[in-house]
Amino acid sequence: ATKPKLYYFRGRGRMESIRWLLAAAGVEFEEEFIETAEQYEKLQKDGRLLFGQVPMIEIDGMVLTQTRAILSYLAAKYDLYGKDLKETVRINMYADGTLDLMLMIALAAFKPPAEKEESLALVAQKAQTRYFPVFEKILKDHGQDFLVGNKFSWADIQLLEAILMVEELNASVLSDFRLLQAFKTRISNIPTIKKFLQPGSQRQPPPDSHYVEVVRSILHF
Ligand SMILES: CCCCC[C@H]1O[C@@H](O)C[C@@H]1SC[C@H](NC(=O)CC[C@H](N)C(=O)O)C(=O)NCC(=O)O
Repeated sequence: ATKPKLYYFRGRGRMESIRWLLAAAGVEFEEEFIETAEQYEKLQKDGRLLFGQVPMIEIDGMVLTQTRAILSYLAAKYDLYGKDLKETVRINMYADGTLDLMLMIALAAFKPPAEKEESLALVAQKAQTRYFPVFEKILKDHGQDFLVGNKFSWADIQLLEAILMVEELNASVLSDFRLLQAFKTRISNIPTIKKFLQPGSQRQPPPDSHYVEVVRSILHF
């Protein structure tokens, strides 16, 4: 079978969570990195970007856009989306929360230097005061190895991704969260994720000035 193919810039942005989900599910995927306006305009002209936007993924004979729609499709396809609707809605709640947090970080890369530092500090603080306490309590109340049911799901994958991203901003961010520290170790040791965390995987590095310049020049913003 043909591998899923991802179309996005060479960076994290909105596509990184899709890379994580595919990798955690053990699914090999290909990428076309959009480096020029011509590439982007050709995708648009060919009518492959529904609202003229990326991320876009080709999978199962479909051309999909809209990050959350793609993530939901992949979670369901790879049985990472709960055993019933009540579990699925919790996974959606947790995934939406971690996506909100990660998009704040991703967007901060596009702010002017002074503002960028301040907004990243704010995000790290929000992670510590709003998001991580919620997940620490969920792990405590739920008393299981995973956030939902007692099965590995999309919610676990995305929480680990968010933890690592916030730790890049502030290495001691988990110091008050004992259960999250254990969660991070447990989920990082899942073989498919352990492999994705090794150097040389398809994981993208934090945004740098080159990435910001490429995205700005292509999207004219
Ligand atoms: C998350 C931030 C990462 C850095 C850059 C991205 O942030 C976005 O603001 C721009 C890019 S992502 C690229 C951007 N994509 C989206 O905004 C997709 C939003 C959609 N709801 C989704 O979730 O997939 C884009 O194609 N814009 C062209 C344009 O709308 O005409």
